[in-house]
Amino acid sequence: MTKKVAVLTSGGDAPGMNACIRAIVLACERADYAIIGYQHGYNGLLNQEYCLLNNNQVHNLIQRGGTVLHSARCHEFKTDEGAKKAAENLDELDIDTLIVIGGDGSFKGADHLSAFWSGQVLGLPGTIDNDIGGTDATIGFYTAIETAVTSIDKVRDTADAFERIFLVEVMGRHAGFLALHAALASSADYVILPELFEKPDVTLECITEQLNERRKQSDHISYIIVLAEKLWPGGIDNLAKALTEKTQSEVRPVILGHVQRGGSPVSEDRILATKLGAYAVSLVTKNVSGVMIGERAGQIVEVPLKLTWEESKPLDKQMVTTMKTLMNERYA
Ligand SMILES: Nc1ncnc2c1ncn2[C@@H]1O[C@H](COP(=O)(O)OP(=O)(O)O)[C@@H](O)[C@H]1O
Ligand SMILES: O=P(O)(O)OC[C@H]1O[C@](O)(COP(=O)(O)O)[C@@H](O)[C@@H]1O
Repeated sequence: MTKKVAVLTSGGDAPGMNACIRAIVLACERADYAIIGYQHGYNGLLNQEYCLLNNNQVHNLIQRGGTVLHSARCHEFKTDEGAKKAAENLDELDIDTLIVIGGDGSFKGADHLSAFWSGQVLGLPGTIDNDIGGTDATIGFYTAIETAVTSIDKVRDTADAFERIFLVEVMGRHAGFLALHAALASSADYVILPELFEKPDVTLECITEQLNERRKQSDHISYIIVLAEKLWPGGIDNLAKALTEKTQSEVRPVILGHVQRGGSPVSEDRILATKLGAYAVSLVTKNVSGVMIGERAGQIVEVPLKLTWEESKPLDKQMVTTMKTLMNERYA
């Protein structure tokens, strides 16, 4: 065997991480590289907790949610001592390439490790938030949209039955990709996004005006508002209370939460994960390190890790315009 590759999954798990591990393992076997998997994110790297991987272990894996390597957050790895220890452990096992599947935090960790380790470090974007610069989508994003949309469809059934206002909180950390996509695809009535949020009073006023216009057309309406997490001061319950007072209507809050992280990956995520995983392995003999492999406009790209968190990633302009026309500013 000419090379030895290690892979780990870190940070928030995302549907498609297993598909990515599978592609990496098969591509390594094809190239006659040894492949190991570190478990529990960077904790495994610090504790030499790993397993040898081969095609038997990744059989029937592509459709499974979560990550067979497990994931974690690891504070010790953020320190110089932690990164040095990880570098020593990688050298002890003669690892040539470390592939990190994770979000921007995990990439900061991978970049930090590069300062102490001379081996090849590659990142693959795995997060439901899609908040990583340099790639149009991240592994897990499409499945999370699907999960949120399916849930909002169900919320609408009961909202219609009772003619109620519902607030549905979706994940995304500090980015509104998941909220915007889920809101558009589920034909929600209003969406509150971090990228466009100004003041609670302004938003409340705007929602009330929209509701009043709708009620002029019909007394019998339901109304679905998608709220991006970590945005409303005091949280979704505060918004529900404020809306109840302002509109004299029944308002019910629903937090979709970690449900959005689970489930079998949709085809888009499986394909993205498989393409990026196999491509990463094709770089093992190349003189390239400290990059994330992403996809832009259908093309695979290699992006310096730093850009993945330094480069701002805006919401799609046309989607925002469409959302305003059909939802937030429908009666403006
Ligand atoms: N600035 C940093 N320096 C070194 N390691 C980091 C840094 N930020 C995050 N990490 C490592 O990456 C892990 C995952 O990061 P986190 O932000 O929780 O998730 P994600 O990768 O999904 O964004 C952290 O627990 C830590 O071990
Ligand atoms: O699982 P935890 O620690 O509660 O974290 C929740 C956060 O993780 C996510 O699900 C995924 O975020 P990351 O991929 O950046 O870790 C966010 O949407 C959410 O804010």
